[in-house]
Amino acid sequence: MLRVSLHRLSPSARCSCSPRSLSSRSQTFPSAKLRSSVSAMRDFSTSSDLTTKLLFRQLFEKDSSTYTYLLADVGHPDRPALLIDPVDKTVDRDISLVKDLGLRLIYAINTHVHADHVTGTGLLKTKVPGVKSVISKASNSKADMHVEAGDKIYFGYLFLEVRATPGHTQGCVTYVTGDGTDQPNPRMAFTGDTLLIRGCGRTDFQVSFWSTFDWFLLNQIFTLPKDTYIYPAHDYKGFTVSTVGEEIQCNPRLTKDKETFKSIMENLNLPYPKMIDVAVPANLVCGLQDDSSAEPVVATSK
Ligand SMILES: N[C@@H](CCC(=O)N[C@@H](CSS)C(=O)NCC(=O)O)C(=O)O
Repeated sequence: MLRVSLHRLSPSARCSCSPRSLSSRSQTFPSAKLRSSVSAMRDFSTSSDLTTKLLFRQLFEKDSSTYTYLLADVGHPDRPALLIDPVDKTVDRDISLVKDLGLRLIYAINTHVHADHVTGTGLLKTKVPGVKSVISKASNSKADMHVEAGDKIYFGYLFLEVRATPGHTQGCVTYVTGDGTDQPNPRMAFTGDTLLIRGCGRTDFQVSFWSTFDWFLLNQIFTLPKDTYIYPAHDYKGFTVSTVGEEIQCNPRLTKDKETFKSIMENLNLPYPKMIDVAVPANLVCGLQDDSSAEPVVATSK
């Protein structure tokens, strides 16, 4: 069973910036020990003189037009790193980059159960000892750790906050870099397929388009600071990055009223992803259909 460290802030140390976000201020750092834990609605204290040192790489897999993101805390002595949405075909490239940069990969994280490619999560686990797979509890998939809205995934002194953003699939989440003086500024949102640059994920798989348009996207992503960077899981037009402010203003689907949005989504006429029949069953088990070694473990964080 995964052990989860609990560090609760006093009520006075909390901020009200968003329903699920807590500030990370005051007191002292617990230790230089790696804090590779997932915690919900709680926070670690920070020291004021800490310099944020995020190493960030955007990587591309051309067959499925998928972005994989490498994030590492190079200000931490262990140089802990994580990969968001790795693809099986590019796992060796990613491992090689992690080695070149002298990082220690601790998490392979998915934003959701992908339908167009097989995740590299399982392969990473077999090739890099100690890597833990992470996905949302709502995805009903096998993984070492299951996260929910409000959870924080720490890598060194930095963390990602989990926001539930169903719409493309029921288990879609967005990972947002932490809110605090010691965290990257501007913030960065890894939106998976929920919010694409000048678009959004199709909603004809599992759930209604309302969840994309209505509560989850508009409240969980568009309420972030306008300078928050948007990093999607795919791009089909050559874009690499956007911002919350840019998408609020220019997204051709999400700037419309609900009825227009509904009509747009119902008339996308996209063919089913070529790999869907292979990808979904594989991704429900971390990408390795014959892997019986990793027991699913739920983070007991609440
Ligand atoms: N042609 C690709 C799949 C293209 C596609 O359907 N993309 C999805 C995200 S991956 S399931 C999507 O939501 N697209 C939205 C859009 O507006 O393009 C393939 O065959 O794999």
